[in-house]
Amino acid sequence: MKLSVNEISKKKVLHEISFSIVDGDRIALIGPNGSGKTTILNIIMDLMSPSSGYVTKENIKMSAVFQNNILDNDLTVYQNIFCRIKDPVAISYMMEKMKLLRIDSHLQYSKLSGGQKRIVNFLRAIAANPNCLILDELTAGIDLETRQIIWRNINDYLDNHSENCILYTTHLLDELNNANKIIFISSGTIRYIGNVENFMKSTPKVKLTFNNNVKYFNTSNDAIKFTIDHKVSDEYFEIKKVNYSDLLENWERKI
Ligand SMILES: Nc1ncnc2c1ncn2[C@@H]1O[C@H](COP(=O)(O)OP(=O)(O)OP(=O)(O)O)[C@@H](O)[C@H]1O
Repeated sequence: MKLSVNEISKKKVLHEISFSIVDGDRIALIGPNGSGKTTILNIIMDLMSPSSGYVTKENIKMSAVFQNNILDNDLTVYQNIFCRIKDPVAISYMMEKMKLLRIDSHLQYSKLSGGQKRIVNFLRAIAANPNCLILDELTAGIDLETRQIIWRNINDYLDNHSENCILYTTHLLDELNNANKIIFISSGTIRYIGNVENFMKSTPKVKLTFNNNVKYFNTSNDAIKFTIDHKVSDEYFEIKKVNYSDLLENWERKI
């Protein structure tokens, strides 16, 4: 299975984006709001055409979960999911999953909570038995416990077959740990593509804010030393662990 994105551009949004996805890939596509992540996913899923460049697909069966809800509010969970599956073994597997996830399959989809809807959207995507899952901020606004349940299920899906792969967007730093590759885009251009270890290695861990200045360091000790060396220790300053926005801000500064 292989998907290749070849120098795709979209006027004012994307500039010659190229990358490929192969068996077993777990790719986190990250970047600030409006950087073009959803546009890339839309082009991959043929929901949008690029203004130039092209996407090639070999032996790939994709399913996507986008931020907007495409399921039918008037149908039950069962009806929404099982319109896609006919195989009785797959149906009982899905029923078992829903029981484990404490989702009442007879409930009308509109009556589910936001988190439950995300779980059902995800289950519906895997019900089609894809070998590549495209997930656009699947866990946005979801509580920690539900996120962990969703990720357990994504990992089950990946472990189920060595070919299975995911391409996902997220704004959560801890979700980068689920990736084996990171693609970082900003203003529609790829700024980093490579393994997670290298990305994290060149990512500072600590942010020092003082007098409207910001500096990043690898350790709190380095930050404290800086405040002493530069005599900012008497002034107001704050040292905290970097979060996802800090990480993006730091990468943007390097560019
Ligand atoms: N239907 C549309 N018509 C015109 N411009 C659009 C449309 N959808 C998105 N854009 C623009 O394309 C750019 C990229 O949007 P996109 O949704 O791909 O970003 P994103 O990285 O997914 O952002 P987020 O993290 O906020 O979801 C933005 O500047 C946005 O305003």
